[in-house]
Amino acid sequence: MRKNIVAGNWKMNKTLQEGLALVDALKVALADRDKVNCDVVLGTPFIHLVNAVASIGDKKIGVAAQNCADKVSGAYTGEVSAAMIASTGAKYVILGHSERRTYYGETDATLKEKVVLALANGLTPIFCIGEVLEERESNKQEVVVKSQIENALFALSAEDFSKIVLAYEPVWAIGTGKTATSAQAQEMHAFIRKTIVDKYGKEVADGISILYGGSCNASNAKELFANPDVDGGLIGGASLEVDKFMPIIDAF
Ligand SMILES: O=C(CO)COP(=O)(O)O
Repeated sequence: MRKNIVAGNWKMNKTLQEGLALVDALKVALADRDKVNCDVVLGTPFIHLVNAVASIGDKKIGVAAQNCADKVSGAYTGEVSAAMIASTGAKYVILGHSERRTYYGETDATLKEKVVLALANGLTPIFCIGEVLEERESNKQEVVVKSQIENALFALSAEDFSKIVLAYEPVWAIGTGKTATSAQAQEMHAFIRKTIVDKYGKEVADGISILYGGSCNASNAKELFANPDVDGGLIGGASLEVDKFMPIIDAF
């Protein structure tokens, strides 16, 4: 059965020292809980990965990179490969975030390469999809999201597709304080799952965790996560402080 996951995406925030202090604070807070009903993942900047993994040790917190190269290795100045990320002990990589698509020109074609390399190196891609405001206003959200999934992921075998975590992040909800309503989230998540059923069948679709992202916080997480097709969250701003992140984990 699919897992519930609460993943933080720190984006370009936190110096190394600030990041490790946050990891420490989260470890303490999680140790305080009798039971945590979801997997917790921290998407840190590249330079934090080694130390974050070492600090977490055998604790049940996963570490994610926020991007990887679309090439195996070689003369690509400034890039970080999936193999390098895996060598740090990180287990996840966030791919296809709308900020990478918008500001760094990532396309479905490059993302398709990144997903293959991430999987080949044993990383779990947390693959982001979602429509911009104009697309929502012209009722194109389903067409957009379906084509993002088809173009980047549907060449995968069912076995490989089963290893992916999806994150539905309506771009108009990211960092805006304007969350999708619980009904809008469920509607899109159900649509995404149906799209997977049509391609890979019900068993694969039922096993895929689909996270919601976009202004998810302590006050709306419980309602969002109560939906049958919402399996957790990809959290930006509210993952940067332990007092804001823990209530989202506790929402499960
Ligand atoms: O982009 C996001 C997570 O990847 C969501 O960001 P916010 O939670 O800050 O809206």
